[in-house]
Amino acid sequence: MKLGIGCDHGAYEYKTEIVEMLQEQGLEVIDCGCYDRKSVDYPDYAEKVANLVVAGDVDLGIVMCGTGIGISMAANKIKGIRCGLCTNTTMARLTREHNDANMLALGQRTTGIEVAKDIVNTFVNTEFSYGERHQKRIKKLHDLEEC
Ligand SMILES: O=C(CO)[C@H](O)[C@H](O)COP(=O)(O)O
Repeated sequence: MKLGIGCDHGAYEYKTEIVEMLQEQGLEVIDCGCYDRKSVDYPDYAEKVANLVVAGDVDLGIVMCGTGIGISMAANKIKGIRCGLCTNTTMARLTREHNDANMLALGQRTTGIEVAKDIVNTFVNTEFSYGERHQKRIKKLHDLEEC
């Protein structure tokens, strides 16, 4: 499994810890930055990770900011992206099972580090539940991109 990961300055510490955790598990990670606490703009990092996902260069993307809200909004502007903002492991499981989310968003200022790590592990290790009702709804999500 290959992952793309990115954050703004509001989640630099979590990205560092989560990249380390994923690499320790033997997963390949493309780190799109940011690389320090200097103030940056979250849409830039959402775009970098989303582009990797859309191009098929990674299997899944993970993005983080202070709340996870802005960076998830930005990621979901990119055609083909389904980014789920998660604050617990149930959301992480269900956004893969039901929404076939291809990106996860987290907030460093709103979610504890141990919960954040559990969310990442759940997201990465859960498959989409192929089923007619979910597939039909995901197709409708895609159709909305043309509106
Ligand atoms: O959470 C965020 C977006 O949803 C950002 O990380 C947050 O807005 C950054 O704030 P500041 O520039 O005051 O550090």
